[in-house]
Amino acid sequence: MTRGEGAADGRLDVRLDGHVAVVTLDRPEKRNALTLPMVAALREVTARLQAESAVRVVVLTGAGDKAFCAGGDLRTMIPVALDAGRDTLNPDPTERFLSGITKPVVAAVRGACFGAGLELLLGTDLRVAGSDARFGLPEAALGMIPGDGTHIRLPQQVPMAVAKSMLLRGEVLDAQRAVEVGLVNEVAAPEDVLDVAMSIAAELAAKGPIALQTSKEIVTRTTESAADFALEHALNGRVLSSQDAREGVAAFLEKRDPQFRGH
Ligand SMILES: CCCCCCCCCCCCC/C=C/C(=O)SCCNC(=O)CCNC(=O)[C@H](O)C(C)(C)COP(=O)(O)OP(=O)(O)OC[C@H]1O[C@@H](n2cnc3c(N)ncnc32)[C@H](O)[C@@H]1OP(=O)(O)O
Repeated sequence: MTRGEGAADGRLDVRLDGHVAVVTLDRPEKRNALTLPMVAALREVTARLQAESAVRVVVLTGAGDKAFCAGGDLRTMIPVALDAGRDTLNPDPTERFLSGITKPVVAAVRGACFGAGLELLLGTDLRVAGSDARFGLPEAALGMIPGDGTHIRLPQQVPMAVAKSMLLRGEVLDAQRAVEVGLVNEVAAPEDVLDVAMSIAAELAAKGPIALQTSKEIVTRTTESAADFALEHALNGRVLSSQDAREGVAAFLEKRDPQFRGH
């Protein structure tokens, strides 16, 4: 059964399949770029799925075949963060994507996984990528930095040299490279990605739910410090208040190269 978690400019669809909940970012015409209502819906949906005892595993994917998620919406969400400050995106400086759920989350990635889309991916536990998948952090080219724990989670999940190249150079990993560096668990034909993710989810759903959630919680609590996330959030304020961040977004929207001035 599909229930649209309402948001006029973008939706999450939630479909229950036995003990597995499938959450789909449903804005394919904008490559599933995240709007503020989608982020709010994501918070609400993950909290609800965490509370629903029938749900043992979550599969997270993007609608369409072009993108898992193209990041924060540069027309709506990011300007809000620039104008009203980062707290409008996540008032809790220690919050990061999917931090509210201890049940296993399996990502099914087709096409582009960029910016906040990669931030979201880093909050998942197991990942299946289509051979067409690409992973990148274009923020620096926009005069911005990723948030929501990326600076803590990415170096923990890929070698530091790769993390720095993605953060500083904006290196884009294709699916094969992503599996080589450990960002994703396996690559599948694009049309098979969701089926493979569902098969992994079914395997997890047959294991002891308390055991799985406890193992995941131990890994999270021994590797993700609230102080580190708060530091990232605080320093991001320096970037979001810069003129360069405004210039980067304007250049994207005007389809031109940005002229950064260092302030
Ligand atoms: C629940 C708790 C959460 C806690 C915290 C929440 C915080 C929320 C997140 C905060 C994030 C802050 C830091 C992150 C910043 C970013 O993510 S910045 C954005 C980074 N992403 C990009 O730069 C990607 C830009 N897009 C592209 O490179 C390409 O579109 C693509 C993804 C490679 C797809 O290419 P293609 O298939 O050729 O499609 P296009 O023609 O380019 O695009 C189709 C339409 O989609 C629109 N679109 C694409 N990406 C975005 C976007 N990021 N924002 C807005 N719109 C986007 C594109 O403009 C096209 O639209 P139309 O022109 O109207 O057709």
